[in-house]
Amino acid sequence: MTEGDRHATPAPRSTDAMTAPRPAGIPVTVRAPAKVNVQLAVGGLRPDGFHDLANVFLAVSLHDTVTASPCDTLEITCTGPGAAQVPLDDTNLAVRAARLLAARHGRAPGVRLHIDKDIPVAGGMAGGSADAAAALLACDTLWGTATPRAELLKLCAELGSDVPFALAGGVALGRGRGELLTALEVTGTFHWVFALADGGLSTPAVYRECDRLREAAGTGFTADEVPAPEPDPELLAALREGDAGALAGALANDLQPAALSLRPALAATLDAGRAAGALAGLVSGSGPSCAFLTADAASALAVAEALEKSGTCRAARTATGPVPGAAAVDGTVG
Ligand SMILES: C[C@](O)(CO)[C@H](O)COP(=O)(O)OP(=O)(O)OC[C@H]1O[C@@H](n2ccc(N)nc2=O)[C@H](O)[C@@H]1O
Ligand SMILES: Nc1ncnc2c1ncn2[C@@H]1O[C@H](COP(=O)(O)OP(=O)(O)OP(=O)(O)O)[C@@H](O)[C@H]1O
Repeated sequence: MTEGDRHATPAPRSTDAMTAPRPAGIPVTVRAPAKVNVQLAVGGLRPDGFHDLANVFLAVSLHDTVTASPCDTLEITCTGPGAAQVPLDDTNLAVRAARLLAARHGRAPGVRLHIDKDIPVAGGMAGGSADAAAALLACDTLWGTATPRAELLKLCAELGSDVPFALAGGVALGRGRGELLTALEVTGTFHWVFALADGGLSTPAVYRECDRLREAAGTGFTADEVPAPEPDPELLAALREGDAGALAGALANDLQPAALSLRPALAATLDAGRAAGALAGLVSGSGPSCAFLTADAASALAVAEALEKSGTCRAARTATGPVPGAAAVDGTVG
């Protein structure tokens, strides 16, 4: 099949439903999930400025949606809580995704993108990455460019370390800088509460603080000599068996000391969630959102209510996971 043929008659991707070709020019809405890192093992600082990771991602039911509509130029708008913190210029990850996909197909990036934002901005829950994955999928469908799934995942990795997982969803181990994914076996659904903080934390600043703390602790390792990070077999077994108690015991985030160092008030948030009956709590990724694993839906509601009353966070949200990755709301793309 030639490249021209592929564009004329999009080949179904491996995860696609077998649906009729989509009429061109109709707006496409894709939603993509937030993530929590149930294990984030951070290795040494690499020469390219990234850290090697063993990053166990779990997608949760907080979503952003991105709608791509026909337009001659590239336009972006954003609504929802936190929209004021989202840049509406070429640095927006959804805009970068549209430009990258257009360049890959040698076409103009004409699209009107609208983000309906529900994932906290700079909260350690990969909201910008969700928008990038959603925009890629929405533009690919709107433009009829029929990019194979493996190529979409490569484009995601160019956009950011967390972006491939926003496309993949579920539960996955991210190696390398987090972009090299292997899907993990998981049973059932886990119940989470997220304590949202006022203001964000900068991801590079948190990684820098992690290096600084390690060097200051005199571990005998400089930032570029840390042992290779590995997934915890007990955590993988807990996911496989759907055992929330065992997962609670294995939750781990090497960035947590750095996030706490930059935002000491998060210690009170973690204490409040644990005191309210959560099985365990940890900083989500680079923070400052804190994630609490609970025994069931009723317990999640009780923990969320107690966290809101505690005054140690801006708001608390319940969520479940794992959930699927980026997908069209009307079911036209996988
Ligand atoms: C903290 C996590 O959210 C955990 O999933 C991710 O590691 C961050 O992923 P992300 O936000 O997609 O980050 P990127 O946009 O790829 O990188 C932003 C910056 O974070 C730092 N960074 C990121 C990923 C990584 N494995 N090592 C790093 O040191 C680098 O300073 C990098 O310049
Ligand atoms: N579409 C977008 N949504 C939110 N932030 C964006 C977007 N595009 C660019 N940004 C910029 O990226 C920064 C980080 O945003 P994001 O919400 O992805 O952080 P995060 O959830 O902490 O990321 P991660 O967990 O992947 O490290 C923001 O402060 C903002 O300046």
